[in-house]
Amino acid sequence: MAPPSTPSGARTDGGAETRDAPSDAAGDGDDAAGASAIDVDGLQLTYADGTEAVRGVDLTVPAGEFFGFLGPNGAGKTTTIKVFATLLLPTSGEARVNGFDVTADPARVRQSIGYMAQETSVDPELTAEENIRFACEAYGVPRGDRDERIDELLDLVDLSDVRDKRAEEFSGGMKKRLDAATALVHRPPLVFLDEPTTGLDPKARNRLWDYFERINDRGTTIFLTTQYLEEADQLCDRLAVILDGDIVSEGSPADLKRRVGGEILEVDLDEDVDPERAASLARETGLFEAGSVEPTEGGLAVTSREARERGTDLLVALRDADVRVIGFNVRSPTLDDVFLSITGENVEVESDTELGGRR
Ligand SMILES: Nc1ncnc2c1ncn2[C@@H]1O[C@H](COP(=O)(O)OP(=O)(O)OP(=O)(O)O)[C@@H](O)[C@H]1O
Repeated sequence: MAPPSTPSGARTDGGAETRDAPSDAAGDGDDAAGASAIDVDGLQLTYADGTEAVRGVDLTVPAGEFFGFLGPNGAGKTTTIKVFATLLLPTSGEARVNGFDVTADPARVRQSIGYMAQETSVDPELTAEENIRFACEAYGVPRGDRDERIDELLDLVDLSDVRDKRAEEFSGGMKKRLDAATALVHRPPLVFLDEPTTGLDPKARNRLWDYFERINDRGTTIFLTTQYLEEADQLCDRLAVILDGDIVSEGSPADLKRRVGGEILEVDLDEDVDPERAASLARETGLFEAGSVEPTEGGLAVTSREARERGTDLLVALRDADVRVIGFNVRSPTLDDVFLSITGENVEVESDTELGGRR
């Protein structure tokens, strides 16, 4: 029934693509100077089975930006990144990466980017050090710089102690960390990171974020997808949210949070109280006409510009209706609230492989 799942004319989509990239990531000297790091116009990608994964994305990411690309599972993030990394050909539209057209000039796009895919592409038969050395060779890192670069990257990703161990002995998180190191060996001016820290424990994750911040401070553009919204909030200058292949919201984290429309009043209810009934009562008070009142697990969430000043009135109204409140809190919106208000769902976070639990 289903035809092959790659788009017609697609390049292979195998995972070790950047290893083929020629050398001299940043220093080509012949690129479109001053161009945006990413410039996209009407990008569409329909897979051969008819799935419209990307439906007309317009996007500009200035050089030097730390950009976050968010969206629920299946929204089109990885497909978009793969077009930027020249692993998939767009069905229509244009995308320029570091000034080079992804369709007309894929080799030069590849020279100018680093790409850390969701699936790790480390070679299990090689040691940690050999994996990085291999990447140095593939990317043409000057011979004299390699030892220092390898030491720096092993230290960065906390693998110095196991540099001589084969990657097949590593945990999933250790492989991720090694993969991050190999994507950065050639110090590319633009790095695509597709969920680079999923599965890492908080310490390893923070270490990587520190490094990403450091390379961004040095001028490297970062295009990141992540499940950890508080990290997107902390790191990204600007974000776009993609939903069903369309960008539905774009702006700085503060802009997006402002668009949620006020503060959030969270009310915890006694377990005997039905949150749906309490939400109906809260709506009937008419206190938050410009906002929203939603039942949550065990309580209510009111999003409103009047959440703070009218919160007490709501608590009194609930008490008068014999609805037992056991706690409440008014807070500013987070990116989780942004995500929820845009997509109608909470972001799903996979278990940490190294911790065996959620963060
Ligand atoms: N090779 C393929 N053939 C057909 N459909 C595909 C293929 N790869 C992805 N899709 C579909 O395209 C849509 C976008 O998928 P994509 O992987 O780009 O989403 P995503 O936002 O990166 O999701 P996730 O966060 O789960 O990685 C989904 O409906 C997905 O099922």
